[in-house]
Parts: sequence; structure tokens; C-alpha cells
Amino acid sequence: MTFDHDIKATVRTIPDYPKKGILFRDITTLLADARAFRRAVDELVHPWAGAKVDKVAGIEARGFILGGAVAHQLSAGFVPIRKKGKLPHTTVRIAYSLEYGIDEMEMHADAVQPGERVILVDDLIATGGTAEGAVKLLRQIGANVVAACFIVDLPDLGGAAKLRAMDVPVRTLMAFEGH
Ligand SMILES: O=P(O)(O)OC[C@H]1O[C@H](OP(=O)(O)OP(=O)(O)O)[C@H](O)[C@@H]1O
Ligand SMILES: Nc1ncnc2[nH]cnc12
Repeated sequence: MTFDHDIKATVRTIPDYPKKGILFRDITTLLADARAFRRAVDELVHPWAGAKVDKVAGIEARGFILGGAVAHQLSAGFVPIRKKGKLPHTTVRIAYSLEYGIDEMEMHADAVQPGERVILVDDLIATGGTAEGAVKLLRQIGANVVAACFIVDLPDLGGAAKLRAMDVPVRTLMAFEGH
């Protein structure tokens, strides 16, 4: 993990959002800072510069902002993983839980061809429930998930460890202990 105090200082913390007891790590302040945004995207893509990556999958909504930038930088296609009911064509769907709720996510069944090399991108990993669901969907349609990357890790919630236990290499740029 690259531990970068500069970009870490641009993440804002909001107590008791969206529920009492949650410390919300708000990356909108990082995104609004041009240098921090560029640095974060550069750091996320760094290990795969020059590697073969067919698709980048981003998780709605914050994962779209980063995933689009990462896909562009890697000259890869972009695949949206969306909250249920938003995609127009045939989908695969899975229920999942996250730090402060439950939901269902979907992906177009033809978004990735079997064997294609895919990197999963989101802003933050907490319990890992969201990313685990996304990896399961990608694998269900035959994707080779070569890595998952996130700006923020909340290691006490165990999400990165959960993904590594699924044989997914994980890259994160900063950690907030004690979530
Ligand atoms: O590791 P987990 O416990 O699963 O939590 C992480 C997820 O929670 C947030 O998304 P959220 O569902 O709040 O959606 P948003 O991007 O639309 O705000 C975040 O962007 C991750 O996708
Ligand atoms: N603590 C947190 N801050 C921001 N996004 C999150 N998604 C899940 N947990 C979160």
C-alpha cells in the first residue's frame, strides 16, 4: 500500500453519516483538488501501466468517477456495475450488504467476454460486501478479475482481507484505522 499523507489530508470525515455511529470518509474533497485527483488516479493505475487490461469495472456511483479515469489511462473499456433497475439490457444481479445497508447490484451479462482481464475500481473498501458482490458478478460471466483498487481502505472492517481470500489482489492508497 502506498501511504500518501498529501492526498490523505484531502479526504473529509463526516461523523454520523448516513447513520449514527458511521464515520463517513468523503472523497468529494479529494476529487475537487486537481492535484490530489490526478495523483490518486496515477497511483491506482501505476502497477498496470503497459499490462494487458481489457476492461475496468466501476461500482456505482463513486466508482464510476474513478473507474472512467482509470479506464481512459489504461486504454481499457469501462463496465458499469449499477444499483438494480438501471441497466436496459439483460443483466446478472446479486444482493449484497455494506457497512450501512443492503442493496442489489447488476451488470450487463454481455459486458465482459469470458477470459477478459478486468480491474475492479471503487473509491473505498469497508466491509468488502460491495466489492465481493461485484467480483462474484464478474466471475459469473467469465471475467478474469486481475485486481481490485480503491483509494481508501478501512482495514478494521476487513474488506481488503476478504477480497484477498477470494484470490483478488488488492491495491489501496491510504487507510483509516478505527474506521
Ligand atoms: O465495503 P463496503 O462495506 O461494501 O462499502 C463500500 C461501498 O460503500 C460505498 O458506496 P455506497 O453504496 O454508499 O454508494 P454510492 O457510491 O452511490 O455513494 C462505497 O463507494 C463502496 O461502494
Ligand atoms: N465509512 C464509510 N465512508 C464512506 N463510504 C463508505 N462506504 C462504506 N463505509 C463507508
